[in-house]
Amino acid sequence: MLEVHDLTVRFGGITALDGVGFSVRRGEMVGLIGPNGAGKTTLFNCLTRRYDADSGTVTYEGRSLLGVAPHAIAALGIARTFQNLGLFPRMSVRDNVMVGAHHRGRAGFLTAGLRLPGVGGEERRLRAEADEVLTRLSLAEVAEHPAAGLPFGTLKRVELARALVGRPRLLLLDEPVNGLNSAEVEAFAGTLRAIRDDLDVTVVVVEHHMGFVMGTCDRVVCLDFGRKIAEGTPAVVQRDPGVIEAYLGTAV
Ligand SMILES: Nc1ncnc2c1ncn2[C@@H]1O[C@H](COP(=O)(O)OP(=O)(O)OP(=O)(O)O)[C@@H](O)[C@H]1O
Repeated sequence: MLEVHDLTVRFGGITALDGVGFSVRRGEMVGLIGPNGAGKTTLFNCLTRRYDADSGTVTYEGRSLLGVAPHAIAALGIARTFQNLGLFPRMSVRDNVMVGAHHRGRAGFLTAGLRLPGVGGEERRLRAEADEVLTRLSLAEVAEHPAAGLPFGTLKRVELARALVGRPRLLLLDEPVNGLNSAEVEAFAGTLRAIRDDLDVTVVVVEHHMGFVMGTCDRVVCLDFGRKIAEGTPAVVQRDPGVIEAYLGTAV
């Protein structure tokens, strides 16, 4: 589904990604780990076309991704969540989630704003889809609530709901369990596995929580200073001497 080959991204004198390559098969859940500054978020920003690559290729479902315009990424079935939540605080949970489906609506900004014919039906359809996702993520009760003021764990699920309502085939999650307590982490892991199986979504997840990564992912890729230093099953990666030295400190 996704093939990253020899990807390099530089910011002035910093090489954030240095010839990184790996591939992701359809239906897999792949963890991306590494110390702070290793290049994980930069990689996501390349995949979603926020950043341009200096060299290398990214192939998604057989097509080159690096020439695609950033606004066209969602329509290709790629969705992401953000490390520091990208929600609108005063909007309701449902409206925040509906934002994630905007690329699937036919009504443009002006048509929707002027409430021209056809907009009502489309909005009802997207709303029904948003409600389905909210129910799946146990968020139905807070659908009308503004995002502001909700517990952090709830907001993390809203962020996931917003990514899912676009019906992605590839889901990029940036530190989805950061800041959650251990019960919430476990619940999130279960939800994610169910989503992957039921909705046929391929997942790449950046996360520092090793219990979550090792218990949830099929395969793990470890970056350090922009380079891939290890790749394999969780069992192999967590025993890798380079990974232990660069990141884990001691074997987990
Ligand atoms: N827009 C940018 N401008 C300049 N440097 C950047 C930019 N984005 C990232 N970098 C640099 O690139 C390197 C990789 O950063 P990145 O955020 O990708 O790391 P990360 O692995 O996601 O770290 P963390 O785990 O802390 O989120 C860092 O040295 C960072 O300072």
